[in-house]
Amino acid sequence: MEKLSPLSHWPVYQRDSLRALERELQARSTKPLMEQAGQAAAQLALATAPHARRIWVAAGPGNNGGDGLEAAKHLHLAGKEVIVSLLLDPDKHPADAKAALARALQAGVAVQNQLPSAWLASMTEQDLCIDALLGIGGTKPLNTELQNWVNAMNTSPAQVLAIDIPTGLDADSGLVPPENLAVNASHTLTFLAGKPGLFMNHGRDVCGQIWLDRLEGGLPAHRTFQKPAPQAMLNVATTRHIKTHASHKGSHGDVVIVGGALGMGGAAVLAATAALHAGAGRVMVSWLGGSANTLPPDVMQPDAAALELERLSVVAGCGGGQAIAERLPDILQRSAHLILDADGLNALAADEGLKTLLRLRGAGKPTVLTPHPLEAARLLGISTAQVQSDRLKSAQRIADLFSCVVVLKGSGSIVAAPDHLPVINTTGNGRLATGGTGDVLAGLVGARMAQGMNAWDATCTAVHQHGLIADQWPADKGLTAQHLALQIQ
Ligand SMILES: NC(=O)C1=CN([C@@H]2O[C@H](COP(=O)(O)OP(=O)(O)OC[C@H]3O[C@@H](n4cnc5c(N)ncnc54)[C@H](OP(=O)(O)O)[C@@H]3O)[C@@H](O)[C@H]2O)[C@@H](O)CC1
Ligand SMILES: Nc1ncnc2c1ncn2[C@@H]1O[C@H](COP(=O)(O)OP(=O)(O)O)[C@@H](O)[C@H]1O
Ligand SMILES: [K+]
Repeated sequence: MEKLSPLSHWPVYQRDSLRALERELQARSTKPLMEQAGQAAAQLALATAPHARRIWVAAGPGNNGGDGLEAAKHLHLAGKEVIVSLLLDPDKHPADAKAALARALQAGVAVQNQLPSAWLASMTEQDLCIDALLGIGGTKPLNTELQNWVNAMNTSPAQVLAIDIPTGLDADSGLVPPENLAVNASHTLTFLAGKPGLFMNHGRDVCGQIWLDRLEGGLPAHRTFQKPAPQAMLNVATTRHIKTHASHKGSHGDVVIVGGALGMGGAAVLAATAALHAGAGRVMVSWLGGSANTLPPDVMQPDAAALELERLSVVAGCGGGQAIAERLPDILQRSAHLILDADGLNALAADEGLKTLLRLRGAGKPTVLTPHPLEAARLLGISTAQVQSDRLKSAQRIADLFSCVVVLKGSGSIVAAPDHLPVINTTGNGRLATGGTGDVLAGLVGARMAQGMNAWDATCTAVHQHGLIADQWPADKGLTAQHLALQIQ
């Protein structure tokens, strides 16, 4: 069993491919997957709630419920006071879950078909609820009974361990549909591989600490098999830029921020500060009509005409306003590396000519686009809700459309590029949802590219580091974009 950490390089599968993986693994496993899953859930329950006296297992009508029944058997045999509430539809009960029910009953587990309300009311924080209602089969709005059971878990003082995914959360999108509510878990033990929904949108709020058991314990020793391809991997930082002794400022690349329209100078300052602290050799701001009182003294402010774009990493659009549109044709045609952010993306979305120039840049002049969901929606001509309902696909579509590396920002940032398996970033948290943190990210990507990383590695590394700084932020200190930029190394 593995605990999710910033170093977890897990594969991520959507529902359909997960079912294919499950079939392949089940066919090769000497031990039924459900038995392994139940055992792992019981093991984690005992480890995370060691003092639990009472354990309530809410089991649903499918195989997720079967996992819960298996876990209940082990916990009962370990001496815990266990009650299973089973939402059973006898006509649909899958064979594996039926067998798990028979084993649980034979072991003496108390199984009933309703909420043990009085018993639940006497639970304490040390006790445990196990959510085995719905797993990846949960695709419809919760019926009233399911909602009541989810409510009982969410209002209990006991910890909640969700099996596979918290009930109510969509495994593919990470959304909780408006008509649903979701289990609010302290821990989620997921099986076989990651599911996109655990790592994005509401997933980050309802999963608690995520664990993975690949259920490979029953594979014969030394036997590997060709697994179906995942839809994504979790992002891990690839490399770190290290300044060697035998280097000078020219060795670490030059970044220019083209941004800061009148009244929006702060965005350019934030991007420049980030690039500077990330260790770029020289950092410049080329203003778009604005200015700043507080630009760090180490940042240069050259004339636009003097910029040698052909050898620069250009971060364009931070606080760019309308003015960025006029500068973009030149930037798109000449800049060595380009990071297009904010108003630069809005200008692109509105102008077919700019889109053509972007496509013409080709692989020799790498480009990174850093849209948040609304900017992504403008680029694709769809709604923000449509972007959020399939973040992996949305990021990939933009990447393919413009032959660029793309970061679709937000909870669970996605990095996508043509001919690359997308990655989902797991560092970062809601404290980043404050003005200017996107400008900091753009400056950081610019610095990494200036330092010689390719666009993909630069972007993955920057997104990971940006989020990690936020995750390590002191709990008692507010996170501001400026202070975030100052923390970059
Ligand atoms: N098979 C294996 O080898 C392994 C499987 N594993 C486990 O199985 C899980 C997937 O199991 P699953 O496919 O049976 O789906 P699951 O999530 O239990 O739900 C389906 C049931 O719920 C019902 N239902 C859905 N929504 C509903 C609603 N709103 N309101 C009411 N009912 C609703 C749905 O009804 P239906 O849609 O058919 O009408 C159906 O009866 C997976 O997440 C993992 O935990 C692991 O042990 C690894 C090995
Ligand atoms: N809830 C969240 N969880 C993780 N990261 C977040 C969250 N909200 C915002 N972020 C991150 O913060 C940054 C915000 O960027 P952006 O929306 O462009 O803001 P701004 O334009 O104000 O700089 C992005 O890197 C984004 O991924
Ligand atoms: K569940």
